[in-house]
Amino acid sequence: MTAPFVLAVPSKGRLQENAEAFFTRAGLSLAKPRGARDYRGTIAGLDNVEIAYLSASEIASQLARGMVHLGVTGEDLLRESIPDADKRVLLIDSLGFGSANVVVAVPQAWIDVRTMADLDDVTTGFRAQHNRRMRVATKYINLTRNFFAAHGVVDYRIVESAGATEGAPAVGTAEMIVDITTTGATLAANGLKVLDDGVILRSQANLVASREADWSTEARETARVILDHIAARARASKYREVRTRFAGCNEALLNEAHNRFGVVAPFGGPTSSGMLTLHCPPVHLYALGSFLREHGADTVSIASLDYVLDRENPLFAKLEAFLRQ
Ligand SMILES: Nc1ncnc2c1ncn2[C@@H]1O[C@H](COP(=O)(O)OP(=O)(O)OP(=O)(O)O)[C@@H](O)[C@H]1O
Ligand SMILES: O=P(O)(O)OC[C@H]1O[C@H](OP(=O)(O)OP(=O)(O)O)[C@H](O)[C@@H]1O
Ligand SMILES: [Mg+2]
Repeated sequence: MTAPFVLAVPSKGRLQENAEAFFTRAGLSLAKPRGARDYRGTIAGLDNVEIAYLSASEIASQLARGMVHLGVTGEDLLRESIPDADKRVLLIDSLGFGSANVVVAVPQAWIDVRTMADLDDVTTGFRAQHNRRMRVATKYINLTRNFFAAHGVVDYRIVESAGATEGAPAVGTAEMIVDITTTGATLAANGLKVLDDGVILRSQANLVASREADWSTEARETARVILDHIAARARASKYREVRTRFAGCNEALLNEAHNRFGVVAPFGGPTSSGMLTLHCPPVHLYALGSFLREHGADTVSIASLDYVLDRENPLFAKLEAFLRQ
């Protein structure tokens, strides 16, 4: 038997529900044959795929080590835990959930400190005055080092934090923090503010491939099938299907619809009986419907699309290019 293809999916935390919903929408239904506490699962219809249910941070490290082929995890965890991330993993696609920023935050009481340049002055002054360096509490050690270095800030030291990082300044274990935030509620509740140029990374959940995984011919074929499902769903959700019939539809009109409304004609121009099928981005539907009626259509129907299978699969093409490098 050939080695299984391993897809890593968050088992808990903020990404779990969204990740499972994402695969379900793509027509890939994940199952846990041995019950909810089972950390190995399957995908209906894809016999050689094993689902590994892991924490988001574990997924990042397993991708780095090639223990899983594909996985869903936060970009923050990849950038923090994998040196040279872009060589070792491929961020195939961002998934539109798990959005959060990694930020530099200082006490709101520091009214004169608004930017990283201000922070540079303050850290230097602090060291001269107190004969010790300011402390930054964080679990994002590498992101912090790189970002501070890029801004020329050197007079600080990192205090590694395992949780409740925002509390560190108030309890006196650090002067400032680097942490992840979405709504900003936790920062505000702890009397902290984000520096104006203090956003280190805008993160979200990504579908990620590992370079080091065993990319046998079978594994590539499995990836192609999985990515085909995902691409078909992504392509479908960007458009609605617009159908109509009217005499006098021509190339010029279709070009105008394309330029004004972002419309594509997946099956070419009208059929011999004048039937026309278009794909249109949701925001332009009404305007397109009006345009078609002005040009002679009596009726325009609009329907949502579940899947659009194209010959080209941009996601798999990206993976193949990455593995060739
Ligand atoms: N407001 C947020 N706070 C923290 N993480 C967020 C937030 N919004 C999205 N995320 C994303 O979710 C990822 C995992 O966070 P979460 O706290 O759910 O994981 P976890 O299961 O607790 O993992 P671990 O036990 O390794 O911390 C983060 O690294 C980040 O990419
Ligand atoms: O900006 P906000 O919307 O307030 O969210 C930010 C908070 O959420 C996360 O903690 P989480 O709830 O994941 O707990 P954890 O630190 O135990 O993972 C993160 O570490 C922040 O503390
Ligand atoms: Mg967490």
